[in-house]
Amino acid sequence: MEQTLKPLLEISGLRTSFDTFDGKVRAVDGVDLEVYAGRTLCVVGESGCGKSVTARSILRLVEDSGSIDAGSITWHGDGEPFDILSLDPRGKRLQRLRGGDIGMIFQEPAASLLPLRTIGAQLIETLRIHTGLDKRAARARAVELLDAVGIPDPKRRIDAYPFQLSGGMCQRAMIAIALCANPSLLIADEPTTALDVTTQARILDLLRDLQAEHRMAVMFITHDLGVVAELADEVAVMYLGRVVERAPVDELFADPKHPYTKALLASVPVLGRDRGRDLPTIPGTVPNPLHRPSGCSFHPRCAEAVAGKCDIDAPTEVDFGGGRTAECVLYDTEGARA
Ligand SMILES: Nc1ncnc2c1ncn2[C@@H]1O[C@H](COP(=O)(O)OP(=O)(O)OP(=O)(O)O)[C@@H](O)[C@H]1O
Repeated sequence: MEQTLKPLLEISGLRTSFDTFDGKVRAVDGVDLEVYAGRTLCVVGESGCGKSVTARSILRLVEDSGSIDAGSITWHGDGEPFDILSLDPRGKRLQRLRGGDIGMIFQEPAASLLPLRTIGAQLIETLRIHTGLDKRAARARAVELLDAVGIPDPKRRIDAYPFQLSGGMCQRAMIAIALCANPSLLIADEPTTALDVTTQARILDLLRDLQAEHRMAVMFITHDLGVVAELADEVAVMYLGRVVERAPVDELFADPKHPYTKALLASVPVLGRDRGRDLPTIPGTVPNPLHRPSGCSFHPRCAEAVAGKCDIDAPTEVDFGGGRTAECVLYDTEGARA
């Protein structure tokens, strides 16, 4: 990892919670992350670990029942760095950040495409807000963008409604909208999960090409370790609202430190090795954040848990150097197995 570089986005001690009938759900519980220009950070973990809430917190898009309780999210784009959390929620700067400096794509195009407006109308409106182009120029640019994301016959498709396009095409249209203001950072929350593998591979190729062209930073949220291996420069593994391991991608796969990362990697088939073999799965499920286990919250599912230690001691971050950290009580502060 380029440790000496200044990050583009720096999340520190982020806590986001939701008020529910059963109590306060601490969905994100002290997350630290950095994203660098031109690089891809993959955030990985099972369902419910807090990946999406972390992403939505960056753009202050948490639901009304949610609140960002602590931490800072520093944006180091052009100009003076500032804490996104200190921006006026209805102010111009936050508006410029959303869809301008930071583009976002979601798992479901329906989450960001309006069903009753054509793809072109949505693209042109976003272009006009963020780039100041007039209507004619924005339409010409919209056609170019649809072409760039691989939508065939863009001059005709620009007037299509989302329901007239396939899932993959809608996903591409959403990427075009997210990229139209040339964002410095693209946040992609499981953008290919709902697609077939061929379309998924095409979209990933497209993102890689666009990233190389624009030196854009990408924060890619997924539970698919195959996608991580293909796309990531750095990886953050999340469990129950916390980042439990961070590492450059090759090192994470070659030498995972946290037992949770080891278990995730063990559950992925390896071509040639695992034919006809039952793959291990991680026992149990991610606990409800309302009922957090004592000590290390992974200990009830951990193959390496030590009774009297992991169920009691809350882990703190161990720094292994070279951009590698893990939160596990089985290591001492020097990174050696305790
Ligand atoms: N609006 C909400 N109200 C109450 N709890 C919520 C809300 N949104 C998320 N949560 C809870 O916050 C936790 C983290 O959710 P989040 O969606 O970030 O997980 P995730 O890792 O992105 O999972 P997935 O891969 O399924 O999207 C979960 O326990 C979830 O139930």
